[in-house]
Amino acid sequence: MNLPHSVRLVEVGPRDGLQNEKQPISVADKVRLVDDLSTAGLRYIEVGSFVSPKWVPQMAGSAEVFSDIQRRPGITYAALTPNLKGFEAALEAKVEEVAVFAAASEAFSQKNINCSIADSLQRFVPLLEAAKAAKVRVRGYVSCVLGCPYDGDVAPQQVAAVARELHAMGCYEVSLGDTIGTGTAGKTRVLLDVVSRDVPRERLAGHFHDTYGQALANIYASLLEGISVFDSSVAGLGGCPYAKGATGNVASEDVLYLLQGLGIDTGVDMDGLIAAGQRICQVLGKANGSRVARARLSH
Ligand SMILES: CC(C)(COP(=O)([O-])OP(=O)([O-])OC[C@H]1O[C@@H](n2cnc3c(N)ncnc32)[C@H](O)[C@@H]1OP(=O)([O-])[O-])[C@@H](O)C(=O)NCCC(=O)NCCSC(=O)C[C@@](C)(O)CC(=O)[O-]
Repeated sequence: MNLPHSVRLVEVGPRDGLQNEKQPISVADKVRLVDDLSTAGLRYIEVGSFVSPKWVPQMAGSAEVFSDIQRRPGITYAALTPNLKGFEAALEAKVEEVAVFAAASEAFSQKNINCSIADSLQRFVPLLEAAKAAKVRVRGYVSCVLGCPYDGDVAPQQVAAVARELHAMGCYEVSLGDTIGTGTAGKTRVLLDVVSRDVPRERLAGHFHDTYGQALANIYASLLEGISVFDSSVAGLGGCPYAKGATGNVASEDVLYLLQGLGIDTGVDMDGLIAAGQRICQVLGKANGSRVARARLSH
């Protein structure tokens, strides 16, 4: 399998990263992060989510963030929406693209969105219809594709079934989330082999958390399997509120370094990305989770 010439990086730091922070983060700091990421050349930024503030308080100001960011042409600013209510709020905030999120394990679905997998998929149908009418593209997520914090092992066939449903109902792309980062390169290849029988590889994306330090290996395995879209989080921000102990997504800087080393184009500027990550880490008062950023900043 040839490696792709270019990869689309989906920057999820402002959403997947910041949703898990305990301390309050001001709208201004969130806006600054998104604007810094735009400046660094990211072409797809997940800015926030329109979910219940009781469930994820950190995302409560997403509408304000959307109204204050400097939107640049050619960049997609997206939001997570769990139901029609969230979608309508996103439309109101002039969000251009949304994502729905399901899980491959029943227990995680209950903990994360308070319903079964089947009910969640049913809930997405009217959302996708409304999105189609409003000409808003919808991305789909499947969580726990390589393991669940509650149910343990998850069969690739279970993942394929949920991914197939999301794709069939109109999600233009399905991002496969290793929510707890337990996946390995071997398991990733098996997963992609199975899921791609139902959803074409060019419609799949990889979303790897780095809890076990396997995310870059899993991305490389995915590249070999023909995947060319990867989600990542600047400075490795985040975790998952419903997956105890899960660390953040793989750091965007580390993914960029991997891709640059393979001669794969992303359009992203490393210095700008490192600056964006370091600034938000200073705001949060936490260490930078990117090894590449730490190494570069040390000299
Ligand atoms: C889905 C619900 C709403 C169900 O929550 P529920 O309690 O079952 O919902 P409900 O319909 O019974 O409503 C309860 C209350 O929430 C309100 N509500 C209802 N919907 C909304 C909305 N859209 N926005 C704002 N408020 C909303 C609704 O109006 C009501 O308010 P009240 O009458 O109590 O004042 C809830 O479980 C929820 O918001 N969950 C979000 C969980 C979440 O955001 N998780 C993190 C993102 S997923 C993730 O990180 C994984 C991913 C994508 O990164 C991939 C990976 O790594 O695996």
